[in-house]
Amino acid sequence: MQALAEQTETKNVYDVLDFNLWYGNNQALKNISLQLKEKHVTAIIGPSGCGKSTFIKTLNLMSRLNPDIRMAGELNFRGENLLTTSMDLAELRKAVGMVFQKPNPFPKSIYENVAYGPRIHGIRKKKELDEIVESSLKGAFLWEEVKDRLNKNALSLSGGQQQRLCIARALATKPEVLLMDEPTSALDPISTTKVEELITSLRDSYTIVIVTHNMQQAARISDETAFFYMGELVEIGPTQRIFSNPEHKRTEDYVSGQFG
Ligand SMILES: Nc1ncnc2c1ncn2[C@@H]1O[C@H](COP(=O)(O)OP(=O)(O)OP(=O)(O)O)[C@@H](O)[C@H]1O
Repeated sequence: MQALAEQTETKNVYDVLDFNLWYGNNQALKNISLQLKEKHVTAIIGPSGCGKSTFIKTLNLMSRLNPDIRMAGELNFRGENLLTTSMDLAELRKAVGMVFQKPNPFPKSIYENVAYGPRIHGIRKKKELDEIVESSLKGAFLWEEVKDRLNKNALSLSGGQQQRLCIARALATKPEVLLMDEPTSALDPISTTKVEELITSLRDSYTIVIVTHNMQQAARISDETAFFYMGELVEIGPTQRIFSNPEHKRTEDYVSGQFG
């Protein structure tokens, strides 16, 4: 009953249908069909080169930056196919924030890193910007560590703090979706734990998609897991089931560490 109630109540933010992507002649994604549920954390797992990064980058059309890429199928976001829509890219990027593997703060102050996005979207009043900076840094569990040095260069922060700053920067435009491409792979274990706790705290307010090579991480923080293999989606489902009772042998071999 509970599962049924969840199915009827949960909205899909993305509905991907028969999606294909080529880099020149090399097809990197093949007939991908899946839904990404609102306010769920979905982990994308699979061996190196299976198309995880390519997939996550298509969700905010970052892939459009590469002229060799061709895409076909449907990539519906809030019911609109991003491959044919006239939706403004800036609007899409505001709604769908992204955090990368390596922390990439701008070489500006901590404050300016977070205020950057809201400024671009027209917010000018200092008081309003101050509030956004504070709430975003609090949301990223960084406020207490930086509140007395907001004017210091962001590059003076540790790697883990820089990554949480990048998450604060993404939160500042009030996105609906957060895409994270291996956000902890460059971090030490303590910083990794902090970012994982942060993701867990954000799951009630945001739809999160995370690419990870770390099986324990996927099991700890995600609600749903999608297993990709050689450009294909092998299966997607509740994380607990994917790890304990997958439908496909290949998934079982991968999650149990037998290849990858
Ligand atoms: N910019 C690019 N130009 C051409 N081919 C690319 C490009 N980026 C990725 N590919 C190819 O697309 C396929 C999928 O790569 P992708 O980086 O998406 O895989 P991945 O699962 O994220 O790998 P990893 O875990 O190693 O990061 C690979 O065959 C790769 O060589």
